[in-house]
Amino acid sequence: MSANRYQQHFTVSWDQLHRDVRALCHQLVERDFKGIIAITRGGLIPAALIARELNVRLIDTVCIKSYDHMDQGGLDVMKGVEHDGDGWLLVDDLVDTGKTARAVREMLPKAHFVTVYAKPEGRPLVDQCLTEVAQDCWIQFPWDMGIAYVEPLVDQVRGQTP
Ligand SMILES: O=P(O)(O)OC[C@H]1O[C@H](OP(=O)(O)OP(=O)(O)O)[C@H](O)[C@@H]1O
Ligand code: HPA
Ligand SMILES: [Mg+2]
Repeated sequence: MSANRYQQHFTVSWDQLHRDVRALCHQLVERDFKGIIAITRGGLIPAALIARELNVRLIDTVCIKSYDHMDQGGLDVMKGVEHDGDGWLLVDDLVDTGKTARAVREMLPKAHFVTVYAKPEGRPLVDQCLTEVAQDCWIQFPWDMGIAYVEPLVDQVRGQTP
């Protein structure tokens, strides 16, 4: 599948991401987890922030790749985990089509699975998420962006005078 299916953008700043992850933690704070499993790479930063809020020190990874930027390819699982996830918190940044989530759920059927963001096709596969966005919306994460100079509006609209 290709980038054409995304008609909108939802840009998430570092600050927004931090606030969203902390809000998600409010839904998790009463539970005890043996540890956290981050789905790399997107799940790593939310997992680190959640670990800090819930005071969890034991962190493992499932290493899996599905997208090359906006283009979805086959699933490539580079590292799994040798248990069924019972008592563990499983974390990813988002669920989109649910392809990644479905594969990880099969590996870790007993884990409590959370994402910060979710699109409708993938939402049923996670136990909890914070924010739902439209299926045709590309979520632009802060680690994929940089701060750049923006030309003043008057110059953008009228062009530079010689
Ligand atoms: O629900 P899906 O359609 O499967 O898409 C969601 C997955 O895609 C992204 O990972 P990606 O494969 O791009 O790798 P990355 O986390 O290393 O960026 C994202 O971090 C999720 O893991
Ligand atoms: O909307 C998205 N944003 C970033 N990475 C992704 N991987 C699948 N969907 C997305
Ligand atoms: Mg990912």
